Amino acid sequence: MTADIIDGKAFAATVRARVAEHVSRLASLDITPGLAVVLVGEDPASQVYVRNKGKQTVEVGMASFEHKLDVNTSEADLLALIERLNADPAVHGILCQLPVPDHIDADKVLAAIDPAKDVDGFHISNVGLLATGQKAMVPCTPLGCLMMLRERHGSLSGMNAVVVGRSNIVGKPMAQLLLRDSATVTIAHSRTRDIEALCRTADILIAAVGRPQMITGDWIKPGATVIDVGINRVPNGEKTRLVGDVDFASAVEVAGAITPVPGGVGPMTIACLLANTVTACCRANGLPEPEGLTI
Ligand SMILES: NC(=O)C1=CN([C@@H]2O[C@H](COP(=O)(O)OP(=O)(O)OC[C@H]3O[C@@H](n4cnc5c(N)ncnc54)[C@H](OP(=O)(O)O)[C@@H]3O)[C@@H](O)[C@H]2O)C=CC1
Ligand SMILES: Nc1nc(=O)c2c([nH]1)NC[C@@H]1CN(c3ccc(C(=O)N[C@@H](CCC(=O)O)C(=O)O)cc3)C=[N+]21
Repeated sequence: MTADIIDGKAFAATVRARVAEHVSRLASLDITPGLAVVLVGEDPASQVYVRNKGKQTVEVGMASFEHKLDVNTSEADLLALIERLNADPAVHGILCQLPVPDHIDADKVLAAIDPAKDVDGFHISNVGLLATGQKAMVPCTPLGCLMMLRERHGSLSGMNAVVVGRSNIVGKPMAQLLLRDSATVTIAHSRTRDIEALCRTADILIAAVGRPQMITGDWIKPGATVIDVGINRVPNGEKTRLVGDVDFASAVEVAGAITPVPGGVGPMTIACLLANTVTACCRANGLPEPEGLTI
């Protein structure tokens, strides 16, 4: 039996349609949600994401502000830009694309973003709010993963979830969200012993490692739901292609459901970024929380 393919691209289109509905409702109040994306340097992969974000932001009727800074931009200049964006009433969401060049302290940059405009959910106050079960800005990638899991399973209560990867931007917040939905959560990383056997205990397996096709079918419990967060560009003849952290061909034979790469978590991440921007805009204007966009 082969796994059901979870179509993140199609799901993301439904999230964007909900976002567009809220945006048009806000337009009748003369409010336009605005998203500012800051990119320092010229990492080609980041440029693709930033372009996609800008395009989709405009498509749902929001304002997009792109700030592309030279790779040699000083930390002080970047912090000054963030201060300006914090103070700008047309900007409801701010995202600084990571990684930033080595001479800039990423933690300092994230701490400078107004938590109310922190649509990435990376500011320590949002991290703390999420960890204590309070209303927060929720990181886009884990939020997108959770939406797909809820759609598939309804309740996650009591399920065994294994998250492979413990980064601040994916692994840790993913674990928080699963715990909040009453899954039994284990976080695995590069020091985990017998990681394959651990993965085989998972009803829900999240791969957020950054190692192309590391997780093969024999790591997966038959019928499990596999969410592949990895985005890895690998050589493919003369060109390159995108693969996940899961070896799709062997995994699809064992899993019950699986997200593909591309077309899985990636599009959901951008849709959730737009959703978070609408949420931030409603909060900034003292309006009720938009329905169906947040958790
Ligand atoms: N689809 C999307 O929207 C997004 C995709 N990504 C992709 O997700 C992947 C992970 O990203 P990110 O979390 O930022 O990556 P990081 O490099 O920050 O973290 C990787 C994690 O994987 C762990 N790890 C590395 N090697 C192994 C191994 N052999 N066995 C077990 N664990 C291992 C590391 O462990 P340790 O801590 O011990 O070093 C670390 O916790 C990347 O491919 C990235 O491109 C990221 C963000 C968004
Ligand atoms: N502050 C910050 N926030 C982020 O959310 C953030 C970041 N920095 N740095 C980089 C990672 C990576 N990331 C992706 C977003 C969309 C796709 C995406 O749309 N992927 C498409 C394919 C895109 C392609 O073809 O290259 C897909 O999987 O189908 C991928 C990866 C967000 N990140």
